[in-house]
Amino acid sequence: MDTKIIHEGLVTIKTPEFDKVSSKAPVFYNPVMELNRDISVIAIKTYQDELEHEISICDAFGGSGIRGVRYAKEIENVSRVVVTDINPRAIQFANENIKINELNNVKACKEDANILLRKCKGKFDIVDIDPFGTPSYYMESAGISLKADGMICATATDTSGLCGTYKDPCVRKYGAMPLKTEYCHELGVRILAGFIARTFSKYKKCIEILFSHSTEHYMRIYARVKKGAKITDESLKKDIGYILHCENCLNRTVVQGITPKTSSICPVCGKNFKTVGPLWCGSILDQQFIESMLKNMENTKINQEKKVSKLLNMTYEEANGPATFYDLHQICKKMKTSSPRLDAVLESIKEEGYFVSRTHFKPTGIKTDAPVDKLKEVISCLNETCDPA
Ligand SMILES: C[S@@+](CC[C@H](N)C(=O)[O-])C[C@H]1O[C@@H](n2cnc3c(N)ncnc32)[C@H](O)[C@@H]1O
Ligand SMILES: [Zn+2]
Repeated sequence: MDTKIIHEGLVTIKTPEFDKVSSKAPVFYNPVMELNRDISVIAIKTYQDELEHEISICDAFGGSGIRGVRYAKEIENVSRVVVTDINPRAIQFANENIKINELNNVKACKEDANILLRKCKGKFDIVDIDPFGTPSYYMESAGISLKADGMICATATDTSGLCGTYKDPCVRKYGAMPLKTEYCHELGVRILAGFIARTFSKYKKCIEILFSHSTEHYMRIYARVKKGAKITDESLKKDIGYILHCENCLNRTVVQGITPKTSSICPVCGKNFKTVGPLWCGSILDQQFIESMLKNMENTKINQEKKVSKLLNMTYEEANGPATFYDLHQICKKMKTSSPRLDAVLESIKEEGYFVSRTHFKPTGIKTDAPVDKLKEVISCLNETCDPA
């Protein structure tokens, strides 16, 4: 088998040579996910700093072992990393990569992730779930294997379901109704987060989301795990809910709770709301954590530095914004008007005293707590002033 050598972060990795990145590759390695791995290293470093004790990590879908090997090499105070993969050839490569990087705190084993995680009840500070497609099949085992005050890191690449292109798979895998809207990627992150929270809650565990993003073909969530029946009950009441969306006027509203009492009629235009959820309606970004990640970037050698920095800075800006966002082009299309400059719209909304920011989810997105009619008014005013006609 032909092999190639890759340099990511501080490690050197051997993988089989193949033409097309696919789940059928003899051992999976996707160069596009380097950004994901760079962010993971920084997020886990930041979390370890907070914990102030040695950490154990499970890289449950190891592939070539690149994640586990990077975590062991690039993060301080890692007592041990367990790399698992169901593919025996992946474990051969992972073992070779552990040797190449001269690590003695990493073990690789061929095992089904669900079995390994369940065998290791309450053992890990960090569990990384990075499967093909949905992480939903593994979330319960991840919840069992995490310590209180641990951190779950999960990737989902089944974005067509989470974003509502195909509704049925989302209902099946996450028990939630998605919606194809301008902010469907944010809805996807919230559906995934809501699913994690509801799954963990069986074990009296709740989550606080530290960082999340939707990039390329995947979504990724980093969440602190807390233990206790009372805080879990409180979190379910406060952080789980629904988003009601009006496709006619673009008004939307968040309702908290599993069975909220609410009207299905949009109060702005009188049409029926579409209901999305149950989903996570709490915060999906922690500004303080992102600030610490930015600081940690300064002493981390990563190849994707520019992209990571751009993402962290943008998420820092939007972190304290409300759920959902508007899309400038879509709202202008509804208004049958031309689109003013995004900067000008942001400035005008800010002058009116509302929260406003751009969002990493969409280049033309506007995150604001201004009601939809206010946004339309701002756009009309700008067009009147800008249009000589
Ligand atoms: C997306 S790849 C992982 C990529 C890797 N984390 C990286 O960053 O390069 C998914 C991996 O999960 C493995 N896998 C699939 N089902 C599994 C299961 N039930 N338990 C453990 N590993 C599994 C596959 O063999 C594949 O290597
Ligand atoms: Zn409406």
